[in-house]
Amino acid sequence: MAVLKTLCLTKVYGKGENKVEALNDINLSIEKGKFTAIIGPSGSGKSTLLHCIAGLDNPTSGKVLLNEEDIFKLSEEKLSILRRRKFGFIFQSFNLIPVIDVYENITLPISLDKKKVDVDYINEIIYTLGLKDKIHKFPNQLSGGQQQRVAIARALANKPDIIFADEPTGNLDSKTTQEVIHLLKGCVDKFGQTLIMITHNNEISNMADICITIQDGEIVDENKLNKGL
Ligand SMILES: Nc1ncnc2c1ncn2[C@@H]1O[C@H](COP(=O)(O)OP(=O)(O)OP(=O)(O)O)[C@@H](O)[C@H]1O
Repeated sequence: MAVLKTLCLTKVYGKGENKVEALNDINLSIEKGKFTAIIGPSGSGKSTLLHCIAGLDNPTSGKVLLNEEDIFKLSEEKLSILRRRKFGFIFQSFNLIPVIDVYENITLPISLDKKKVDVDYINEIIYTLGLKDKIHKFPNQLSGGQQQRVAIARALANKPDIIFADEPTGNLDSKTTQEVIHLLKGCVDKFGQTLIMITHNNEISNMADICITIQDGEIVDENKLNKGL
């Protein structure tokens, strides 16, 4: 079942001589509960696509449907609530807040939403990601891999339906990359979430259920790697 769809999604940056067609008529369907990898050369439009489908950037034309609802028809406020409650984000730079500890970083999306922390769920995430003995440390006391695990825990904290990840392991060595991706995949499988990840790493894209290749703003290949899809 598709959770997210794009219809004729187009994104153009700039005008005249500076015009760049970053996305050209993208029709895409993201399967619920699956891991979709987005690959393609540098400048092909991967980040632009991820930002548009996550409601972080407006397309020039076309639609993004979340459970058949056009997200760009929502008011700015409703879209921002949707992003906060239904989506989780993981970026290459971990974007942790340096002045609060690991536990506060992880639970920040919940406190920002003035919601009560589901202690059992948060503890399960912390345990699964191997952060139990790190919760009172500050981000600068952790290694890159540990910081990214905190960022993953934070992205999962609100029990989002969809996790958007833009090269989450771009700053990590290959051993830590494997570890972090296995943990992330383990979490989304455990909690039934949909994962959409941009990656340059073949080993990671091979772990995905579906691998979408973008070139010059167009989908050139959509590979269903796991049988039965
Ligand atoms: N804010 C912007 N203004 C103008 N052009 C932009 C902007 N953002 C991206 N572009 C252009 O749009 C095209 C697609 O960029 P995008 O960042 O989506 O590619 P990408 O596949 O994610 O690249 P990379 O793998 O290097 O991160 C590129 O030609 C880029 O230069």
